Amino acid sequence: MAHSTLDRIFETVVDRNRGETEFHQSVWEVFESIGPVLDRHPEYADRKVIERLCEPERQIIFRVPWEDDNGEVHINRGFRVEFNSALGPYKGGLRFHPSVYQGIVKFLGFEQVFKNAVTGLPIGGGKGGSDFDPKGRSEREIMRFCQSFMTELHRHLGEYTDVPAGDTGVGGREIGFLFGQYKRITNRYESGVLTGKSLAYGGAQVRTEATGYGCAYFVEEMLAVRGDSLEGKNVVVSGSGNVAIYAIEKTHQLGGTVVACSDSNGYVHDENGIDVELVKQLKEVERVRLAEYAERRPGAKYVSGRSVWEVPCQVAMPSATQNELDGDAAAMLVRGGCVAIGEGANMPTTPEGVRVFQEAGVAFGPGKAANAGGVATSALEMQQNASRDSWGFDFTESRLREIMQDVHARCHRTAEEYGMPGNYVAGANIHGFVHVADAMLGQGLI
Ligand SMILES: NC(=O)C1=CN([C@@H]2O[C@H](COP(=O)(O)OP(=O)(O)OC[C@H]3O[C@@H](n4cnc5c(N)ncnc54)[C@H](O)[C@@H]3O)[C@@H](O)[C@H]2O)C=CC1
Ligand SMILES: O=C(O)CCC(=O)C(=O)O
Repeated sequence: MAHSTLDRIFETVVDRNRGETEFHQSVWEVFESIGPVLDRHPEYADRKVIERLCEPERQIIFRVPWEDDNGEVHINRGFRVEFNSALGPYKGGLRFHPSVYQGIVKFLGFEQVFKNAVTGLPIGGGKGGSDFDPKGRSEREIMRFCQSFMTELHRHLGEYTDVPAGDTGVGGREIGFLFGQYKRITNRYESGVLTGKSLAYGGAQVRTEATGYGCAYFVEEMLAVRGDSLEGKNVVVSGSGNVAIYAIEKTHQLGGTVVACSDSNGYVHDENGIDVELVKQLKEVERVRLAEYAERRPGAKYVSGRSVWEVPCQVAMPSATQNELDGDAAAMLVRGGCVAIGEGANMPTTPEGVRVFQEAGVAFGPGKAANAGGVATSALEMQQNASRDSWGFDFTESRLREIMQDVHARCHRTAEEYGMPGNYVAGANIHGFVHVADAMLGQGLI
């Protein structure tokens, strides 16, 4: 019964959201997990909780006009999808990348609803962004764009309403410009309206590091269940942005060696272990291409135009973008001896890739669980802002570690409870779904 209900709802979702393929993919991935829940809890289907969950509470699309350094006018499109507020204010990042359109924002928002539920913290799910390409833009152009973006978006935000943060193309610098404009327009010093702020004005320790650190912690937990650890393992991390950098840093602290990382043009292979301070210098300070790494680091090579997944490793952390690891790449990793995957990015593995890993018995940590440390630490930032407090690094990091241990335990326990031991995809989807569905049922027909 549950399966035919889900098939029918899925057809409607595809029909109502035509062309939004990433959104369809993320919805189907959840539907593949929740059949057994509907068998146990017919009330969710009776009250159409699934149909309601697939329809965002609010979707905002707006024009973002801005002027470049030569005085030329550009018009981008801005998005915010306020997906679900059953557990708290909409919470989720903003992505600035030319590929952004409604389908990407919706898939990210949908993922965020479940991820945020799995953290156990009081945050709903949302996501936003723009098709603006920050690559090659001057700092003043970025600032003008952020100011124009916030000039429209501000009316939808608030610490009790909707609290954005960063994502691809949006880091501390952009959050600063957005926060400044929000404050100027509203005449309110509302610290909790954005997270990922600088430590100089209301930011939280560890937020910068949190997603990558959390991903490494999650992998460590999955390995511990199998009597194993990161100690002595060769690791490959895709990407070289915020998530990748701090996944590399924490992996090294936990005794693993990251031998490769990438950008959209190719990858760096460094058998002695990636020098994370050099990657930080290139990506966070100089904002130059990763190919520079091989110019400055003896023994390292940059391989252009090829996939980082061809580098053999025991652990992989895809931390760049959606659908970057397909079935062939997964098979290659399995053949190379890979035993664990931690998804630092959102939906980086294709459905075929996930199947390959699961059939091979690889410990597979989906993004909804493995990269939840970022948004969880954003919730800690909100907590500090609300209480006008500021915690130290070590305390915040220990909270992050506890949260990731709890996320792992919830997913692991739920998968066992539903007869799918070791299946973290099912564990995360089911736990997240039940948590949000119960909150929605309790709040009436909303
Ligand atoms: N920043 C955060 O706190 C969180 C980010 N994520 C996800 O992690 C992923 C990365 O985000 P950030 O590190 O924040 O972004 P970022 O903008 O700092 O870095 C993105 C990285 O991915 C690389 N990249 C982009 N497209 C690529 C492609 N087609 N092939 C290879 N590399 C590519 C870029 O070169 C860059 O190194 C995204 O999927 C994001 O949604 C998930 C949870 C939280
Ligand atoms: O910290 C946040 O609010 C957002 C993090 C995020 O965008 C994500 O978890 O994908």
